[in-house]
Amino acid sequence: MPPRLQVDCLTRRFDGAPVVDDVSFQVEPGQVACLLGPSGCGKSTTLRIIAGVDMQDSGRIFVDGQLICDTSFRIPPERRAIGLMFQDFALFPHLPVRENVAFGLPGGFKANRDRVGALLDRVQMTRHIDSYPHQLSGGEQQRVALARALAPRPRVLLMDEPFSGLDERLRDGIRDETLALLKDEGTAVLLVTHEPQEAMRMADQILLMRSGRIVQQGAPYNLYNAPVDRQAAGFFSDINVLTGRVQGALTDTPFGRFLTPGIPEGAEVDIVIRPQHLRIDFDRAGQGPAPTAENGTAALARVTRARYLGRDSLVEFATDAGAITLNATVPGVFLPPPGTPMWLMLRRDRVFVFPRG
Ligand SMILES: Nc1ncnc2c1ncn2[C@@H]1O[C@H](COP(=O)(O)OP(=O)(O)OP(=O)(O)O)[C@@H](O)[C@H]1O
Repeated sequence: MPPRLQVDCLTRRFDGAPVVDDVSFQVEPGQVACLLGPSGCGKSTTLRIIAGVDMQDSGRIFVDGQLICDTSFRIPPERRAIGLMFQDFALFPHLPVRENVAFGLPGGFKANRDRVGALLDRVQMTRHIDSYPHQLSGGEQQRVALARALAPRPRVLLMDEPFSGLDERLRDGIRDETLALLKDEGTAVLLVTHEPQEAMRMADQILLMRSGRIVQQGAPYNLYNAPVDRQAAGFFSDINVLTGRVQGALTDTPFGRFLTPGIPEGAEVDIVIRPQHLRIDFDRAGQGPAPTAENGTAALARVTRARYLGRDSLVEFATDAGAITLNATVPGVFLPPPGTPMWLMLRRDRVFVFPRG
């Protein structure tokens, strides 16, 4: 079986500069792939080319193995069986909900009562079937827009920041409901977002994009736990970075030595760890915990600031030796006063080592 959506070596240049640069990926039926990256990295342009409203300079797009677009052949957007749900998903203001949902279906609502009814039921909007868009809240409009996008049973659904207009408190619920419906429908979804949390929550597969290129793709777990470089690690959470130099395949730090396999002798490296993977221990008259294989060597540091963030506390430290600053998150309330000496360790299995780029 060919993939539902296959994108091969897509490139798009504006004024000679590549904005989408040799992008390739596949999405299977029922799978949600998230194109994730900072503003301006080329996500929306990629989506627009797949939708057929922009044209690539090179590369090919297939749906279920059928070529829908290369540089000489192009199926028009309305015949691609690709649904769209964009940021400014305007519903038609002069049509009631039922006609909005039925808009893409031959025969309108009258000929498609069952499909429209089932979708409105699924998005819990049945009681609003005769309402007009201006009578609905933002979240309700979003649900109708989703039903409308799915009504013609698109083989692929493209979503560009579909939740960004919604109230923060509404978002998680609507994301989860949307995900459940998309899975039931078996549509292949390509969702554009610049929010790592959204991608982690929604995606089966994340396509991490930077400056027009996909720098890493895989399951959320893999991107979080095995980032390809320092920037990729930093995209998903705050990070702490220690710097060092390779000597004999090892790099020395106040937290012990780290293996630096494959990095040339003498090269500078970044040793990266997320704040939740620091271990903290109290000072006992200048004595710290003994080194372990799991946590390496402890280094003495002093609290510079501690803040309570709701679920956990963020404690900022500066080491005595070398004046390295580090952030640690600790579950619950933990607010030691500034100046408190504490011993810090790095969970060895959570440390990433990258050549300095
Ligand atoms: N029609 C165009 N002409 C010239 N430059 C363009 C055009 N469309 C997009 N660009 C540029 O291409 C780059 C990528 O834009 P794109 O909208 O794809 O990024 P994005 O990752 O979706 O960003 P955002 O999250 O801010 O929407 C930007 O620098 C943008 O200014």
